[in-house]
Amino acid sequence: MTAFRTLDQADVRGKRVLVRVDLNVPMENGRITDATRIERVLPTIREIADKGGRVILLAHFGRPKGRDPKESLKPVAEAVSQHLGKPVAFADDCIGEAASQAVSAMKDGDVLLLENTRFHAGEEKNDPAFVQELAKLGDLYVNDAFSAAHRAHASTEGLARALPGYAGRTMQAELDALTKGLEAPKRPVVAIVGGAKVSTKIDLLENLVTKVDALVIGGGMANTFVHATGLGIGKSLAEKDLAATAMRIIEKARDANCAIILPVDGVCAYEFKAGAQNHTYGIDAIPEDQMILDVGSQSVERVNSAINDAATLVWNGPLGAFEIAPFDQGTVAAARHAAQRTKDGKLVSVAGGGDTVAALNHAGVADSFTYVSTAGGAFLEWLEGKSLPGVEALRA
Ligand SMILES: Nc1ncnc2c1ncn2[C@@H]1O[C@H](COP(=O)(O)OP(=O)(O)O)[C@@H](O)[C@H]1O
Ligand SMILES: O=C(OP(=O)(O)O)[C@H](O)COP(=O)(O)O
Repeated sequence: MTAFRTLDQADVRGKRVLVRVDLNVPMENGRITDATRIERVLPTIREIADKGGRVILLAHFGRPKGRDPKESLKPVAEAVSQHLGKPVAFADDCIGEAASQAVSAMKDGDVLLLENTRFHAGEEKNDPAFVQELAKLGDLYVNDAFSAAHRAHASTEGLARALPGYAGRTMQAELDALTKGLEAPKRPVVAIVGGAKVSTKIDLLENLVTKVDALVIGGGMANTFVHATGLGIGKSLAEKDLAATAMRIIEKARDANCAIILPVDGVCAYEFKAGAQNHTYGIDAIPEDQMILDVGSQSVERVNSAINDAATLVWNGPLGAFEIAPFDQGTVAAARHAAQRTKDGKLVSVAGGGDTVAALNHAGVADSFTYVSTAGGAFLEWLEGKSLPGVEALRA
């Protein structure tokens, strides 16, 4: 169990419960293209409503500068209602008359969504006066928005200090999975870190090498490491100015007894294009006029063998340019292998990050992982060893 207050400790019957959720869902032309975040908060909403609480949902949407109808949560209220299978009322503002009238009209078991908290500057400033305006609307506070917990905002942090605060079921599941993955994991622990750039993940790599038994580096960022070890990488994406940083991470890993697993071969092409003519070369024989777009089959074997040795796997970032076939093959093969080990009961597998989740969905295995986080930034900050303000405020 986590050291956080959860819904198990909250007496919600007849209470006005302010529930912070993450409804920052991807939208195209007014249509929600992925409802995962909505689905993930349903258990908390249902539990509070079924226990006779009045569910007042607080959420942000996008990054508006003041009130902007394009970033209204109104269409999201309709989607939440559809997924929930019961009406969800909507108030045009999250504080003031509109909000307090809508709350007053609620009965036990009702659900209400308040307009985008970021329409007020006080939200991102965590302004105490704005926190008080929100707090007036509720008796209890539940945070179910792990993916926004890296923000010290009024609705993610301030409210937990103004009202009795509890972790919702999704927050609880995220914290349990991440604790199992990194804080109290079954060893050996293997981390896979891929994606495009070392620069965005330096803190992550530096923290992981002190925590895990083996670190697989793949994707574009592996090129920087390969370059740092003195090998040619042709026209591959790399941050050559970070060669010294890469070497420091390799040394830190050595001091911490963490094995670093780098690609031994790469699938190369002349251009970054779906279906580009390609060939696999050994990592010490990458042609000068080509770029590495995926790990080769021998590298995949090594990754899979590291997965076989692991009791716990933490994964962030694809091993190649998975969006363009056939450069998705390395990521897909390793993802399927990890999923199978998980299904066989041999592996606890935790993954997160926007592109990582897309890659696991592409491989058809997201459901087979032990836990897939809905968080991008918050997941990374947790793995970097940083404390998340929204989580800290809930500690029992
Ligand atoms: N060898 C490569 N060359 C160029 N881009 C790559 C390579 N390998 C991976 N990428 C790119 O990295 C991106 C994902 O990285 P990142 O945003 O760090 O992942 P996440 O969102 O899961 O943290 C993808 O767009 C993918 O195409
Ligand atoms: O979508 C979010 O971030 P994520 O894409 O990093 O997971 C969260 O809702 C946080 O949003 P923000 O990065 O605008 O504070």
